[in-house]
Amino acid sequence: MMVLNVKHLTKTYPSGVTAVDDISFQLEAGHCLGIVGESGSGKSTLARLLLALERPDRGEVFLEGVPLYTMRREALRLKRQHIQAVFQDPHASLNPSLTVMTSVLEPLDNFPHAVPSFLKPVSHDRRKLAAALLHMVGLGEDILDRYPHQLSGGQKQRVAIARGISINPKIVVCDEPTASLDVSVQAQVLNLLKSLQEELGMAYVFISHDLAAVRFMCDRVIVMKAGRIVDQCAAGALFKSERHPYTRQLLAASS
Ligand SMILES: Nc1ncnc2c1ncn2[C@@H]1O[C@H](COP(=O)(O)OP(=O)(O)OP(=O)(O)O)[C@@H](O)[C@H]1O
Repeated sequence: MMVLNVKHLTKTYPSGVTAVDDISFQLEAGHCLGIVGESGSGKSTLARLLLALERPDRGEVFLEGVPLYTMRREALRLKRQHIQAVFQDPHASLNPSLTVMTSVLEPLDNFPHAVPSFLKPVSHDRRKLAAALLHMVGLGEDILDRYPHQLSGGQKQRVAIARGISINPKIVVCDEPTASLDVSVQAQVLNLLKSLQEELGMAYVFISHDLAAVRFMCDRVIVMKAGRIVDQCAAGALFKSERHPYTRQLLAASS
């Protein structure tokens, strides 16, 4: 089943830069689509469009067949629960004045009917619910009452991931999810994202500079340059010599 169908997405900023220029692709349930490209190629703008944090000038995103941008506000709010995000900087995406427990439970507080089956046994108890989510991302309940500044970068990103999966979304948009982490922690977070995907069957849009991470995580890859798709292939074919010259340039820059 197709969970995401992106058609002719185009976004020009008031500065005149067309950050996303006629982008179309599809994403199947449970699959991982990589988006790569140099800095400024439009990856983050595309992520924000998919999350309906920004509106395109042209084009549409169909989430399970339903057009995202033409939905009414309340319908959009309900549909939004199926697409969650994990951003590059977990410190910026976690509210510094909220405890881990409050942050992790935020989506469930907004969508109380979206408690996934794996959390049903503990859904009557907020503390147990938050602890179960932390457990899924390899964290102990000892951090439930801590604030973001009391956590390591890796722990913060795990908390952000726990929040992202808490309502069992169909799609998670991961925008450079390991870029702000120590190299030693990056592989652990990638392994976590991959095993959660296998366990929960979510589809990922995985945006990264790290082409080895993309090959590890993804089924297919789209290569963006100046807002356009210039190459696309199976993730395993990314490192093959017959790729588009721009893709080869990215490979050379990242090795
Ligand atoms: N809010 C904004 N207002 C105006 N221009 C913007 C805005 N956000 C991004 N841009 C411009 O749009 C283009 C694409 O930026 P975007 O951040 O989407 O690229 P990116 O591929 O994610 O880059 P990076 O890898 O550095 O995060 C760039 O030229 C950028 O300067």
